[in-house]
Amino acid sequence: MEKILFVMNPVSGGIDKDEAILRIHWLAVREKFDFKFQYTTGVNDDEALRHEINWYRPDRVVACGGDGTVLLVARNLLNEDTPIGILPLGSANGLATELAIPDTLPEAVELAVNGQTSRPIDLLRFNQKYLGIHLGDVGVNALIVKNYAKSGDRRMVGYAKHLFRAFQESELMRYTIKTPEGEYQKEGYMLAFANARRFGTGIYLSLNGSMSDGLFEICNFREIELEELINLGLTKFELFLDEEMYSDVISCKEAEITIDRKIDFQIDGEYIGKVDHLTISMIESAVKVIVTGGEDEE
Ligand SMILES: Nc1ncnc2c1ncn2[C@@H]1O[C@H](COP(=O)(O)OP(=O)(O)OP(=O)(O)O)[C@@H](O)[C@H]1O
Repeated sequence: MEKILFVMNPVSGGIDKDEAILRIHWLAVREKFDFKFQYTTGVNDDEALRHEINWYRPDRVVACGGDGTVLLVARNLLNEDTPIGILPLGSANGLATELAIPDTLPEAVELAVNGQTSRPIDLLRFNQKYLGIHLGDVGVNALIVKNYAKSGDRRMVGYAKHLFRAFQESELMRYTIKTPEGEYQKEGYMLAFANARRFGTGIYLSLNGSMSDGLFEICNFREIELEELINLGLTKFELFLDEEMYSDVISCKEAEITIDRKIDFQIDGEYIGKVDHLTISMIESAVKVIVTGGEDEE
């Protein structure tokens, strides 16, 4: 009998998880699989999950939450064959959107439980220490993430509330980007490191890029672009922006960033702290994520 471990973040997105839990129980009866729930607590979740994986030996692990919960599962299944399912139950679910995971609960549970197609996904590694699966950035967005986390309001509207404040507080940064291809001097209000093309809000930050190409995109946000982004972001979250906005993007396998001062840094919605130096590299095909069958990469 197949064993499925559901890693459930009870607080993600401010969403009640009862319906998801009921549906999983109901599917388990219908499909006859064995399952366990592992509830995250926000403290020592890595240790608890590693212990559960070693003990239960699941055939698949389903991350039920936002990007942070997917990353928790991913970093504990690094270079393993065990496929990861995603139940998008976070505030924005940028990664699930990027991977075209269905956004209705019945379909998403069905895919996570029964999906047979998995796709290799690269992970980002920052300063040899922190892993990321979707998006890391320094600057104004990280400041929003910091304030948002402090406020305890986990809904999208909570995120939006912090946009203007962070924008007013943020200052122009100057940075040097070194990649194997060259060295660039830039300035802007934010520098994003993207394994994918969209923010958690659904807003595109680069038009190229894939989560399985061994490359990541460095996107520099200059003032005018940022203002536009924020204005548009406040009116509607699912947007496709003008291609012109993405001219300042570098694709690379590794990079070293030096900033003129210490700036807020976040990875996948987790505030890390202030940094003035970053090394970034990729772990290619680090994990397998269950996606809708027969779909080619966009
Ligand atoms: N029981 C809990 N109580 C408080 N915080 C928790 C708990 N479980 C997990 N967390 C925290 O939740 C964060 C991860 O949240 P996650 O990214 O899954 O959802 P989200 O932030 O609502 O969604 P999104 O990433 O889509 O914006 C981590 O910071 C983790 O420490």
